[in-house]
Order: sequence, then C-alpha cells, then structure tokens
Amino acid sequence: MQKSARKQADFILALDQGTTSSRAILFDRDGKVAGRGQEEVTPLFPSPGHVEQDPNQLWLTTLSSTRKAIDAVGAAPREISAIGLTNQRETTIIWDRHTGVPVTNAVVWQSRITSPECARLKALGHEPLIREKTGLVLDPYFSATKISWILDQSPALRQRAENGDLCFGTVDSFLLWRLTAGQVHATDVTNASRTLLWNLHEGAWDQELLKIFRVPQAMLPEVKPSSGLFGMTDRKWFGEELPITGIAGDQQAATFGQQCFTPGLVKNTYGTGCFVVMNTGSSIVPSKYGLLATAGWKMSGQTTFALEGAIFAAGAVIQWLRDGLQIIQQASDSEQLASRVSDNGGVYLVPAFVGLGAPYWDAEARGAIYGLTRGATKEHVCRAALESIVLQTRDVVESMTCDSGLSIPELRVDGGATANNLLMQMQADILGIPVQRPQILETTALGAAYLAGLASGFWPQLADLSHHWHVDRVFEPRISVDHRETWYAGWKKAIERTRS
Ligand SMILES: Nc1ncnc2c1ncn2[C@@H]1O[C@H](COP(=O)(O)OP(=O)(O)O)[C@@H](O)[C@H]1O
Ligand SMILES: O=P(O)(O)OC[C@H](O)CO
Repeated sequence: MQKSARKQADFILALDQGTTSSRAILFDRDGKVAGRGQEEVTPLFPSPGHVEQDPNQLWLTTLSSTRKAIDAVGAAPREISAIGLTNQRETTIIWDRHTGVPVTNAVVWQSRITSPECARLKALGHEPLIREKTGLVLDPYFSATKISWILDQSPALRQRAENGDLCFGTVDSFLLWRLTAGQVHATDVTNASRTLLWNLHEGAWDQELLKIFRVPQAMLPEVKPSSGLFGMTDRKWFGEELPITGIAGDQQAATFGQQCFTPGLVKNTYGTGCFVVMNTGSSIVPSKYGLLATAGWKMSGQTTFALEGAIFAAGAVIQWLRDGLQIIQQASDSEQLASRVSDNGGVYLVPAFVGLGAPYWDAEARGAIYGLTRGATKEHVCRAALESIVLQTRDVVESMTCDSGLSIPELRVDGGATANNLLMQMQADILGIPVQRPQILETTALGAAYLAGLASGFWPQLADLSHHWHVDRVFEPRISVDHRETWYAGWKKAIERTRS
C-alpha cells in the first residue's frame, strides 16, 4: 500500500452489508457523508423459523451500491484512501475454496433452524463451558450450529470441509474473499467472537469448541485486528487496487462510530433488531444477567471488550404492523398513529416472533398481545408495538447496570427507527436518562470508515475524530418515577406470560 499517496486521498469508502440492505458510503475527512448507494436484499423463508439469503445477492448488491456511491460523488477510485467493511453478524456462508461458489444459501442470524441442535448440546451439559469460553449463550443465533447444520446436509460436504476444500465465513469474510478475488480468507476479532468457536480470553479458535460443534479447523478464516491491512481489492472491481484496512461486525462498528471509546459509554442501534452495546475496556465482563461478553474491536495490539444486549425484534415489529396487520403504509406512519392515543390503554405487545433474545434467551417463546378490551384500537396496538422496543431496551439496560456495576448516564442512539421522535421520547421516559441522537445516523458505516481510515493514515489518530460527533437532539425523561414503574411492571407481567 502506498500509504503517503493514500493519506492525500479525499474519501474513505465504507461498505455496510446489513440484514435488509447493502449500503456503500463515501465519507470525507470531517466524517461527513459525501455520497451513498443502497440496494435492498431479499430474505428467504424456506420453512417456519428458518431464514436464508442468497450470498450472490449480498455480493452483487455490495458492488452495485458501491458504484452508486462513487458515481454520486463523481469520485475517481484513486481518491479513495481505503475501504472499511461492516456486516450483519453471525450469518453463515460456506463456499468452495477453489471456485468461490457457495455450497448453500447463507443461513441468516435470525434463523432458528438449529434450535434442536442447541437443545441437544444443552442436554449434554455443554452450555456452562461454552458460555465461559466464548462469553455467549448456546443459542441458534450464533454461527457454530449453522455451520454444522450446513455440513450435515450431506456426508460429501463434511468430507470436503475436512479436506480443506471449503471455506467458512461470516458475511465480511465472504465479501473480503470476493473483493480480493480469492486471495484472502480472513475475518476480524469482532466477527470471530460471534461464532461460538472463538475463545474470548485466549483470542484464538478453541479446539474443544470445534470438537463440540463438529467444525473442521481447515475451513476457518484467519482472524485479524479490526483496524489494519486485510488485503487489496482486485483491479477488476474498481479499476485499481484499493486497500481494505478495517473490518468489524455492524454493532461493534456502530459503537466505534458513536465514539464510545471509554469504558461505560453505551449505544443502542434501532434497526431490524435492537443492539445495546457498552464499552467495558480491557475487561471481559461475564454476564450474570443474560447479556453477551464480546470483542468490541482490536487495534494497535489492544482488544477492547464490550457487553451486549441483542434484541431480535425492534424495527421488525413496525414492519409487521405494515406488512402483517397492514395498519400503516410505511414505517414512519407509526409515529402519527401511536400519537393519536395518550397511552397504551393497558395493551402490551411482546414481539417474540423468533423467540426472545437478551436477557431472556427463550428460543421457543412466540409473540403475544395482552390487555385487549372492547375499547382497544389499532392506535393502542401501534403504540404497544413502539413501546415494546423501548421496554425491551430497558430490560437490557437494567441487566447492563447490574453486570457492569456502572450507572448509565445517557444513551447514544442510531439506526433507521431513531427518526421516530415519539419512540425516542418514550425511550428516555422508560429509562429515566437522556437519549442523545447524533446528526449522523449512519454510525455503523462511519465506524467501519474510522477503523479503515485510522489504519490507512487518512485520520492520523483517534483524537482527530472527536470533533465529528454532533448531537441532533437530546430527549430528556418527562414522566414521574411512579408512572415509569407502573408502565414497566405491566411489561414484566406480559413477558412472564410469554416465556415458554
Ligand atoms: N420512523 C420510523 N418509526 C419506526 N420504525 C422505523 C421508522 N423508520 C424505519 N423504521 C424501522 O427501522 C428498520 C430499518 O432500519 P435500518 O437501520 O435500516 O435497519 P437494518 O440495519 O436492520 O437493515 C425497519 O425495521 C423499519 O421498520
Ligand atoms: O443488519 P442489522 O443492522 O439488522 O444487524 C444485525 C446484527 O448484526 C445481528 O447480530
């Protein structure tokens, strides 16, 4: 890499391959969006509870959104200092090492197809060891059982994996492989830490876990720091070779993009799901209250760890109001509809569409609506749907406070649903702390850009980033403690009734 020439370049390109879309954003030196491209991706539901995506679509939409972003700016590729990659995490792809062709569709993080395998491993008593080594819980959400589920499709596949003819990767790893035309099979620590195969304490693939999950070591990617050179793009994609110098899973990237650089700072991203992440510095905080210990990022030889509460259904509830119940036409209508009533009228909605994630980890629970009376209206249901997002967040923030022993002074927010002012106000009300919405909501992509730009020299040091973060609006809590706790007590009752 010609570092000095690249330092002079004008942009960092961030590629954000998410659950619902692939996005590409060019950021300038002030961390502002210079141009963007976005393409939707299609979820496939082959059987109840199972979710897949076509890996080729993830790749092609990444390429086409990149071209859109570059065209929007009219930038020449040589004006791009480096590329940062961020991705929906845990989603599992296996491809042929020689041809690059995926052997099946991607098994998406939301898929529950491996519930029986998780139950089998729990019955064998493996859960405490797995939890201790990985910081995670034994749940179909993570990659390990998805890998073995794919390999169990045929003995020939398993044999090819054992012979070293197949590669496993999360979405970052697959895109990196394609961008480098098959030259690099790698991932970063944050993505590795979501597989259930990564020993968080040792920072290495764990032989005992590989055996428990029946995953051949020969198919695993090399694991690198989140900020540093991963490889060069093949000239055929953008007309010249560009260095890929940052990779992180999307929630860790958003934490970095929100500049949660000091222990105790917390962000929440409101997308399809909701992911609350707290920086815990150099300490791995094992959770007693249903959260995950995970890698935050690794740079300059140092790993920063994090505590995370993963909530599976957030914006997905609003999509259901639109596509399932059809009581709104677009997600943003939810704000107006819910505002027509002053409270939930006693209605609570628990959106356990794919079970419950943090802090309950109940794969078998399914969604329910409680408290319906003859006076309940679609406005109440819509309000209860929005409330379910902030109430789930409160569950996680309570666990985080207990686990970390730190009181959380404020919540930094980002993601598509933060455009909803009522949602943000309710979030401040139920937590009793200020909610800070920054001007740039594309913090996931920004975090990937920061990781890449710090490695390429585009931004010489972390301190150069501090003037990029500007608040758009602060939502202060406005309700009494009594009101807050009565509201929350109703939710806890609804949750208890829903658990399997
Ligand atoms: N104004 C809004 N009010 C409530 N939810 C919204 C609003 N705008 C978008 N959403 C929800 O936010 C999600 C999209 O956010 P995004 O950050 O793009 O998600 P992802 O990264 O998971 O693809 C969708 O699930 C959508 O229902
Ligand atoms: O693509 P998103 O934004 O829905 O994020 C998905 C998470 O990474 C799943 O762990």
